[in-house]
Amino acid sequence: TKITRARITNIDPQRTTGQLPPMVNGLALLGLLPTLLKKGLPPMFNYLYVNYGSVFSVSCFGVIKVTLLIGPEATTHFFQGLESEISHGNLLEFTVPMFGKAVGYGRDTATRMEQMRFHSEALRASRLRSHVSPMLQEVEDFFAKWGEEGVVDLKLEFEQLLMLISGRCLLGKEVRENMFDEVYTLFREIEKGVTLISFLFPYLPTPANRQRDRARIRLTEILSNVVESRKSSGRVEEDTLQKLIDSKYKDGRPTTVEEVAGLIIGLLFAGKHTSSHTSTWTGACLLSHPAFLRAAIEEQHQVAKKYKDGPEYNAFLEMDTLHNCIKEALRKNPATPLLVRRVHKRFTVQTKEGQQYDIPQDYIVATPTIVNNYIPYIYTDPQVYDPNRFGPERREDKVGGKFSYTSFGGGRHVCTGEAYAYMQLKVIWSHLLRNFDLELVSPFPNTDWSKFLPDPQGKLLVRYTRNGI
Ligand code: HEM
Repeated sequence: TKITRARITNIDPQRTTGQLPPMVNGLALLGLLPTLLKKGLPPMFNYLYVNYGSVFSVSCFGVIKVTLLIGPEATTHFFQGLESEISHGNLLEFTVPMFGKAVGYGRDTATRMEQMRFHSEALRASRLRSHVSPMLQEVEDFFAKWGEEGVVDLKLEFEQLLMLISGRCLLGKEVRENMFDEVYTLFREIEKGVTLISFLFPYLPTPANRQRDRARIRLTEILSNVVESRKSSGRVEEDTLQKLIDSKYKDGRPTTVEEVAGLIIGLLFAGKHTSSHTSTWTGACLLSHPAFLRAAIEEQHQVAKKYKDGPEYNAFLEMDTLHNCIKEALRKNPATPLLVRRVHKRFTVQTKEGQQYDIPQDYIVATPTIVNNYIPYIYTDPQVYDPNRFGPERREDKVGGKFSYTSFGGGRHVCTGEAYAYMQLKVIWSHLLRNFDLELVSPFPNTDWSKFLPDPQGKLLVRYTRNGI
């Protein structure tokens, strides 16, 4: 069965084999350029996976050299190696001018790891309960503004709604009620600074980078004022900002105002594009697969019967069908198609076929979620949208080992916002399914691979009619 086919052999990552991964040279890559430009990353990576296996290096005439690791067998060390042996290194340097020098990759490793703990504690699943009611409130208010029927661009609607939810649940009511528009605009300006150029040269004084820097300084000022005002008045709120204010380093030192501002901007950034991307793909997939749409609506009927006063925290945890519909949309369309690390200590990787390779120190390694999530010995008919693959009988995300489903990463840097992300997506989609008949009127979207963070291309036009379960 699949379990035996995808078994992971434990090897000593430090043992040397004396063999480097096969190399795809610049000429071979040039031959793939037309495919890349016309169809994006997935067919190019697939071609390389089929022809070179699950571990290979690509070199663009010695300028860029990256080793690709594909599938759960090859990515064990990538995901769970010690931070001192494999980490993002300076690959996330572009986030320093976005979030500030007080946090993340602006700090030393030990401080950064403590700050990662602040993030994961602030977003712990057990803390989600307090977010459900504000999320519901935002969602209800937002859709109350829709008419009896009409056509909307769901992509745009979700982007606005998700920012409102973040405004309320992450940043807190001071921002949400009094300065949301300014904060939203500043955040958009920081986000616009995320381009291939800023990734490669984060400090180049391009107009986009200069605007990003100005916006970050102003946003930090606004958020710092909110933090200062809470501290001086002794006011305590239920939001994530408060959790970060209350966080303490191991030596008992509290977070500074600047650190809190940087940490919360980091969370906004980590959750924004990923969540709006996933909610839009969920819409495109659900509305073009009537059987799964019916199943998701039927589940809402069942939940509505049980929770007569309206859905609450537990109700959302019981929406397995909707959960799997979202998860499958994200399997097919991962929000981060490529995850990257830098190797600080040589390690050995073993492919599923038992071939072993050395990955030397200073190598850049990457794993393409966009290939991992389609591996045919893990996912039956991987091109098909089939949320049932995650049901109790099949559990395709588990049979290949813990790194089979990589849309939220895995191991040491697994997404800390996963539970929060599912909760807000289920709150939104459950409301839509309970209150509207929806029909996709634009074609099923392609992925826009021209963007640094790929998106569903164009608008997602949906006709809605108010209905009400
Ligand atoms: C569907 C939505 C989301 C997806 C698909 C997603 C995906 C990911 C992935 C793939 C990573 C790992 C990156 C790597 O290994 O290099 C990650 C990390 C992270 N995510 Fe998410 N994310 C989502 C939503 C969120 C939300 C809503 C938040 C916060 C509110 C969040 C916060 C984070 C943080 C803080 C990290 C860094 C973890 C670390 O480095 O230790 N994410 N996310």
